[in-house]
Amino acid sequence: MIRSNAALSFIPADAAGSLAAMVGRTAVRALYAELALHPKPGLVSPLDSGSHDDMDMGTFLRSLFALRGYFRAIAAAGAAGEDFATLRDFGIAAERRMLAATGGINTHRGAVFGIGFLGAAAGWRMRRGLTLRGAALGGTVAELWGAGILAAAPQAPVSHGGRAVERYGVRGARQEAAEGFPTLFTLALPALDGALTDGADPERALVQTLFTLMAELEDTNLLHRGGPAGLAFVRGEARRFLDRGGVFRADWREEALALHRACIARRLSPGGSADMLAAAHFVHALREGWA
Ligand SMILES: CC(C)(COP(=O)(O)OP(=O)(O)OC[C@H]1O[C@@H](n2cnc3c(N)ncnc32)[C@H](O[C@H]2O[C@H](COP(=O)(O)OP(=O)(O)OP(=O)(O)O)[C@@H](O)[C@H]2O)[C@@H]1O)[C@@H](O)C(=O)NCCC(=O)NCCS
Ligand SMILES: Nc1ncnc2[nH]cnc12
Repeated sequence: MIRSNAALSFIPADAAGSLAAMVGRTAVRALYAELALHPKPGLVSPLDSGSHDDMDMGTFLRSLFALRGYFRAIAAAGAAGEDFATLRDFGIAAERRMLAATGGINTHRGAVFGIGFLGAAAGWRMRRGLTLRGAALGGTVAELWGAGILAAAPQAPVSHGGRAVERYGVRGARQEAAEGFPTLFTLALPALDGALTDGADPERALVQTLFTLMAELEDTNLLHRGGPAGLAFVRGEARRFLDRGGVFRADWREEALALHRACIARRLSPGGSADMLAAAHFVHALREGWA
């Protein structure tokens, strides 16, 4: 277990404000846990900035601070049954606050989008006393807001992710969300739950989950930075790490650090996988205290 919200099951279903506040805190904790984790190939951590020369841990902390109220607000909006257009306005305003706090650097766009919808779905389901088990949260996102996600005009006409989707025909962040986050529920959460069940501590379980995502996800951040060759390199190395035993090998940390250095040398950063890792932490923690 990573973090229990043990008090959660005792919160009355109509205490929407408390629920939303708890969902918001769980989201911020998940993003902090992702940031604090090390080693994370190519990514920013407290120890270094990985493959990024325009941001560090402080940039991410400023971003997190600016986003605190957002996750609570979007959970409340979800609980109240707000429609796609309203949720999107919350997301766009949050993105603006993030960019103002970081001086224009994109730290958490994927998380504002993905954990935003998952938080809204959590609010919606908890308010109605529904389970968070299995892929229930993803199903709610797809059912209530999937069509809106696909139909909406892109927020930025030319984004790094949008360009990668168009150029390489991959599924990007929007497709993933519209389909109910299949990669999160069929890959990341089983990896996290499995590693914890097999005896890994939270740090190793999160690293195992990150490498599982890196081995599979069509990460548009890797495509943007390294093209298909960059994506294939990271996927292949992550797969080899897992096939050799992953974090259950004695020398797992040295191996993960070797890939961190290799990613820095190639300027590669699996930002989409980092967002999915935070989303997995978020859903796992929410489920710990809810039926
Ligand atoms: C729908 C939007 C989120 C826009 O998405 P779009 O597809 O147009 O692309 P991006 O602007 O690139 O943003 C998508 C972010 O999603 C993450 N991601 C990547 N691959 C996947 C994937 N396969 N599945 C899920 N998620 C994925 C990724 O986030 C991480 O990368 C960030 C860094 O990215 P970037 O700035 O491009 O790259 P750098 O290397 O830093 O650039 P340079 O140094 O070269 O300059 C990092 O921060 C992670 O977060 C993608 O960035 C959206 O814009 C939108 O519609 N938003 C408004 C509405 C909203 O949020 N609604 C939610 C309400 S609930
Ligand atoms: N720790 C991190 N480093 C770089 N990009 C990211 N996107 C989300 N988390 C990240």
